[in-house]
Amino acid sequence: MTDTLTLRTPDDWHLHLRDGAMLRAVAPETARHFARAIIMPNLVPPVVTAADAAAYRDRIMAALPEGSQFTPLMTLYLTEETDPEDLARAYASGLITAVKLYPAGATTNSASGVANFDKVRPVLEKMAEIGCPLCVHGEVVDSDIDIFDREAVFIERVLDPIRRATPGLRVVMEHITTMQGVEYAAEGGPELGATITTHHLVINRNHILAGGIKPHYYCLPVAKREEHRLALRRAAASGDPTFFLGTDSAPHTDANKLLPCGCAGCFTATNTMSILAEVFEQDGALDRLESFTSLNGPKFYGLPANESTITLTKGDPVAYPDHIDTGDGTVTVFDPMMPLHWQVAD
Ligand SMILES: NC(=O)N[C@@H](CC(=O)O)C(=O)O
Ligand SMILES: [Zn+2]
Ligand SMILES: [Zn+2]
Repeated sequence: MTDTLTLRTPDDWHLHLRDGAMLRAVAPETARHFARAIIMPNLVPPVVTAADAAAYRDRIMAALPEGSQFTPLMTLYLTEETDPEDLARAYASGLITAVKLYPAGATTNSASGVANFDKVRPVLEKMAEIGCPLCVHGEVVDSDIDIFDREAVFIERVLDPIRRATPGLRVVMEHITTMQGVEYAAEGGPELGATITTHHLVINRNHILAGGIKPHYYCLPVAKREEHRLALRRAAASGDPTFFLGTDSAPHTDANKLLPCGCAGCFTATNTMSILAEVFEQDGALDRLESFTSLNGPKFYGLPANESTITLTKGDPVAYPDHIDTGDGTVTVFDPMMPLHWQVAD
């Protein structure tokens, strides 16, 4: 007996496509199963202006396979110099869907991010006025705060004060990794959403550090204790519209991952839907997979859910590549350390 599961085509509300040869290699991996994705702007140099976003969107469209229906939803990288009027025009024209806040130094290519939050006050006020969502990498960067506490401390010291000072600002807590993140998001009302990645549903910090260091499981925010992973699993499977999929699929070449100071990021675009179906089935929540991957995100962003569908079928363990080749070098595909039985039918 084959089990089948038909869902509205999923969207990815947090995705890194990079640029150049890497973009050309990874864009088809997402476009195969996803209709839309929020495209992260942390290129070098970052996507700061409307003109940058328009040019990047063109490069993404050119990298898609012939006939692809995939739509990139563009974002701007918030800096202390961001011009509120440029942003407002880009949002009104439909060129951008959101703006991304990186605390300076928090993660990959975040050097141009925000150090002094007072400097972006006028931009945040403009965003609240026009309804443009702010996607937030929620970690403090203080060297005296333990890396495993940086998300919880950010919520208290930065996120909550920003939200209180900016009524009406719509915020997405990106890639939450803690029970504090789950709780804060769940209580935040309709103006607050949260993305959860595929890999944070699978790994805890032991997978990175026990029995030898595993660079391919290192990402930011870093995976936390098991109790936090379980809180994320419950949130993802709850059907609560606050929570939706943002894979944070973040390709780095193996050469850049396997270094004394290796890059942060897990590449999950290739096998995300198989992993999620396995995880939701384990949690007895297959009937809520569609909410997480295909309904809650569009609802938060005020976009229609996709009309098209995908069908997953269950059978013998699925074969998927352990890496993809790019013009820049190989990229390892996230290994969920368990057989996957669901695959997206062609
Ligand atoms: N998640 C990661 O570990 N890395 C992301 C950056 C980010 O999303 O913070 C990247 O761009 O590589
Ligand atoms: Zn991030
Ligand atoms: Zn990311």
